[in-house]
Amino acid sequence: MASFDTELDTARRIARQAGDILLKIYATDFSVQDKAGGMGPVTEADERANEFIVGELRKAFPSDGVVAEESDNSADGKRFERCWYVDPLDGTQEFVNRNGEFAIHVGLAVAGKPAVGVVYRPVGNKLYTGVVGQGAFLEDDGGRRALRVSDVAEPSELRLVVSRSHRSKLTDAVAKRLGITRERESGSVGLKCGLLAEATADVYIHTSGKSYRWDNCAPEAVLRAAGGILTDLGGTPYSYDGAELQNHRGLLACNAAAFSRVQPVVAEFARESGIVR
Ligand SMILES: Nc1ncnc2c1ncn2[C@@H]1O[C@H](COP(=O)(O)O)[C@@H](OP(=O)(O)O)[C@H]1O
Ligand SMILES: [Mg+2]
Repeated sequence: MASFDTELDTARRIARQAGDILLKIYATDFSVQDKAGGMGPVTEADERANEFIVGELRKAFPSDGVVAEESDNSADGKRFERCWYVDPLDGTQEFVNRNGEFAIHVGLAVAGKPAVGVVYRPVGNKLYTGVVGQGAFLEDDGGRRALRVSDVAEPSELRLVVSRSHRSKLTDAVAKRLGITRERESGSVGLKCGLLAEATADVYIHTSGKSYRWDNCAPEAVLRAAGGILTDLGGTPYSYDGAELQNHRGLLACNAAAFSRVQPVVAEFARESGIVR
């Protein structure tokens, strides 16, 4: 099995340095623009961190592809066996709202599958890492510890985590059908998957078709490395081979113990709403 030590060390360093870039801008009176195509807000922080991360990855791994949210290089996933997926600021709305719930994602997919992931939350200094098949870790001010998803299997006992800024009625309906009563909100796909990896939440449902592979590549690597599962709402894993970047069929992240009971219920609602066929 490939070790990926160099990839992980490099991604970790780059994510921390990008975190410093974000925090410097976070402390200023930054301005916010609307991205074309209804793709949400964008700030100078997204753009500066994007430029830094892409530049560093290209220097360190010149023969890999790099797909990043604020770059125009969407074909790389198709052209390269190894491709990095970068979200320089996941949770831009939370950055704008100044609640700290935003993260940097640096993920590496090999042959279309997530292999290495770093999700860094600069506010609070929490760094999640994962190498699929080789374990996930959390590094914070308390040190470094191994992560493992929860083993809660009973749907009504699951702790759900949902988007703070992009809630949906469909998620509420699925949660009701499953009998879920415990729920929390968090910004950022990566931070929500981090909460699952830490075993402080058990399931995450994202019903919009408006997220992209840079939202889920690094988070999926961390989650899978911690023993969890991430698929579309129909239960099929996304591939990171560049053929498609948009996650049209939503996202379901879950611990392994509850997945087989949760997924059919989620799929039924998703089919009724036309999100999956
Ligand atoms: N309903 C929706 N409409 C548009 N974008 C959405 C969305 N739900 C989630 N997203 C995207 O998914 C990411 C995480 O959202 P959230 O923090 O709400 O979980 C955000 O990425 P960015 O912040 O990188 O643009 C956001 O753009
Ligand atoms: Mg994002």
